[in-house]
Formats: sequence, structure tokens, C-alpha cells
Amino acid sequence: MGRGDLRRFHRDPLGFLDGLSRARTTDVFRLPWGGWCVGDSDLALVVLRDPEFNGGLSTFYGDLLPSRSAQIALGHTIRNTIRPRLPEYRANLAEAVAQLPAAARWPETGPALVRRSLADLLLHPTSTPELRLLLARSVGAGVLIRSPTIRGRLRTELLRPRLMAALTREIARRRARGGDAGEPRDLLDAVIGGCPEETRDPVVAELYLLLYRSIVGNVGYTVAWSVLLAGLHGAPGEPWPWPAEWIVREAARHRPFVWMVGRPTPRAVEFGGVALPPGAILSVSPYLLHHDERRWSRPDLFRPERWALPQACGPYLPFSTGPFVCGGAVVAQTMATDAVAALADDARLSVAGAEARPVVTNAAAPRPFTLSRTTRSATRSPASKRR
Ligand code: HEM
Repeated sequence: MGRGDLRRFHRDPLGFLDGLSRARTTDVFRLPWGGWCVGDSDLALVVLRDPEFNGGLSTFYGDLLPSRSAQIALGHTIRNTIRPRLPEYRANLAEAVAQLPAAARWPETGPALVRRSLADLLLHPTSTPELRLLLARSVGAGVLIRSPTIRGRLRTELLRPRLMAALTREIARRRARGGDAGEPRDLLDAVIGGCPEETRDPVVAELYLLLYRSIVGNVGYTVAWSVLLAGLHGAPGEPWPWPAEWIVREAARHRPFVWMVGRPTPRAVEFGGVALPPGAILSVSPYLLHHDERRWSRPDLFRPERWALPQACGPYLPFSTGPFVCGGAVVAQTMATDAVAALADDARLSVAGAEARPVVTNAAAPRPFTLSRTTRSATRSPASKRR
């Protein structure tokens, strides 16, 4: 990518992608950082749904697992481990939200809140203190989302090997002890039990971190987008006028955290007016689909009330679609909605320093902002509280 493009991309990544898509002369256009992007919404859905582009192993797991059936089995195990623990997550959220400072620094507070509310399920308290500490430090250290700065990436390079080594030791320890056949106590037990027995300890560690990132990072940053956008568009000093579920849905439409998903072409194909060699990466951008003016009314506006009529909405894929759709979509939607509801409960929220332009590395995260939260019970006078 040339310097000019790089500058424009950093300044406004989504505007840059919009510009490329508008200027395209074919339905598929070249991305300056490599690969191709599908600009036409119908063709984009074909790429995600057609068996031609979705055979073999999913790009999410890469080659960490030996077969598609092993990938699917692990996804099911993880979802079934988290789902029954959601009431516990909800109860912990209320406590974690109550302990936030009156003015908290976001977006990191999003993942921190999710991590804290799910702490014992992510890693059982009997795990080594070193590993617990390293995982806690992973929030905001480039493990959940790639840092945009060299300094940030250096910090990640220092933390990540230590985290992987501690995880691998914990996995070896648990495997040597032998699992009891009961329910997994935490996500790590679920990953150990949910992948084929011959999977090596360091690979189990990679799989754990991949799923940990999906849960803490993807859900946490989705919560951050939700409060940022609701804060920017709600009336200042007033409670938000929308149900938490609509806010989360609309935030994931307007600013999908996973802004691109890619599929390699299985052979030389002519697609969208372009001749592609085998192995070329065809990317689909949920952002572009969510802003297709032919399929959405005023997609440029953040309008949670559009979700009162979901049947009138256009193609919506924050969790992708087709055979490789997110295995935790329903759980993730519930977790994000619960977190936004807990933050908005009995509170007035206002954002400062917020803007809707993201920072894009491997995903689209909000830029730093502050969220101030005042509970209405705290602002009532002692006399009115007694009444
Ligand atoms: C808001 C939060 C989340 C978002 C936005 C999200 C989004 C996605 C996306 C876009 C994909 C890739 C699909 C593709 O390549 O087409 C994916 C895959 C996946 N996600 Fe999520 N995810 C979230 C949370 C979760 C959670 C909480 C879990 C676990 C409970 C989870 C488990 C998975 C799994 C297992 C896959 C791989 C599916 C497969 O290849 O079989 N995700 N996710």
C-alpha cells in the first residue's frame, strides 16, 4: 500500500473502504494491502454460503484441528459449557459494573468487564496464580486485538510467549492429573476435553487463546461500540431511549467489530468480473453489506429503532453466515446485551472524547473514550431515598 493510501486508511479506515467500493468498476475489487473484496452484496453472500468457497477447514481455526468435524465438535463443546453459566455471568456483571469508576476509560473497559464477570469460567481459581495474572494482563495488551502501534506490538511480543508457556504448562498439568468425566469446570477443561486426544499441549493452548479472544475480545469490544454509539446519539443526561438488545444489534450493524472475513478461492475462478488464481483471498466486509443503500434505509445513521422491524432490515452478518458462521453467535449476543443492560440500569451515561471512526488492525475497535456513569439512586437526595 502506498504512503498516501496508508495515511488515508489510518485516518478513516471505513471511509477508505467505502471510497474503494464506490470507485470500483467490477463487483470484485482489489484491496491495496492484498487480496480482493466483494463489493456486491448478493455476490458477497454467495462467497460465504456457496460450498465452492466453504469446503475443508474453516479459516477461524486454520489448521489447528485435523478435520472439519473436530472443529464443529469443539465449537459445540464451548457453547454448551458457556450457556448454562450465563445466569452467573449476569449476576457478576451487576457487581462488576457497580465497581467501575464514575468515569472509566474505554474501550478496554468492555473486555475487562466481560473477563471479570466470567473470570472463574474462563479459568478456574485453582489454576496457577501466574497464569491467572498473565490472562488478566492480556486485556489491553494486544492479545485480544492487534495493537496499531509498534510500542504496543512490542509489549504483546513480551507477554504472549510467557502466556503461552504458562498455558501449556497448565494444560500438561491437567492432562497428567487425568480429567474426571464430569462437567468441565472452565473453558480450559472444555478445550482440553473438546479437541482430539492427540492434540499437542501447545496447540490446545492456541485453541484456548483463540476462543478466549472470541469471548472476551469480540464480546467486550461489541459492548464498547454499543455504549459509544448509544452515548453519541442519545440525548445528553437522559437515559437511553432504546432497549439494550436494539442498541447492541444496531452497533454491530453500524460498526461490526469483525469488519472483514476471507475465503481462499479453491481453484482458478472468474468471479464478479475478475479472473482469480487458486488460493486468492476473497474478502467479504460485513461493514459494506451493512451500509448497502439498496438494502438498508439510511444505513449511515445509527438508528436502534430500526430493529423494531427486523424483517425490514438488509443483510446482517456481524457473525458471518454460511457453513462457517460464528459458533457462539446467540451466546455472544446475549452476553453483550446483558452487559449493556447492566451498564444502563438505573444510570445516566455520557461519553466524552468519543467518535465513530474505528482503529482497524485485524478487527475494527473504537478509539479511546471516556464513559461517565451516574446511578440515579446515587443522585437522589438522602431525603428522597428515605421516602
Ligand atoms: C460479539 C462477539 C462475537 C463476534 C462478533 C463473532 C464473530 C465471528 C465471526 C465473524 C466468525 C468467523 C466466521 C467466518 O470466517 O465466516 C466467528 C467464528 C467463530 N466464533 Fe465467533 N464471534 C463472537 C463471539 C463468539 C463467542 C462468544 C464464541 C464462543 C462461545 C464464538 C465462537 C466462534 C467459533 C467456534 C467460530 C468458528 C466457527 C467455525 O469455523 O466452525 N464466537 N465468530
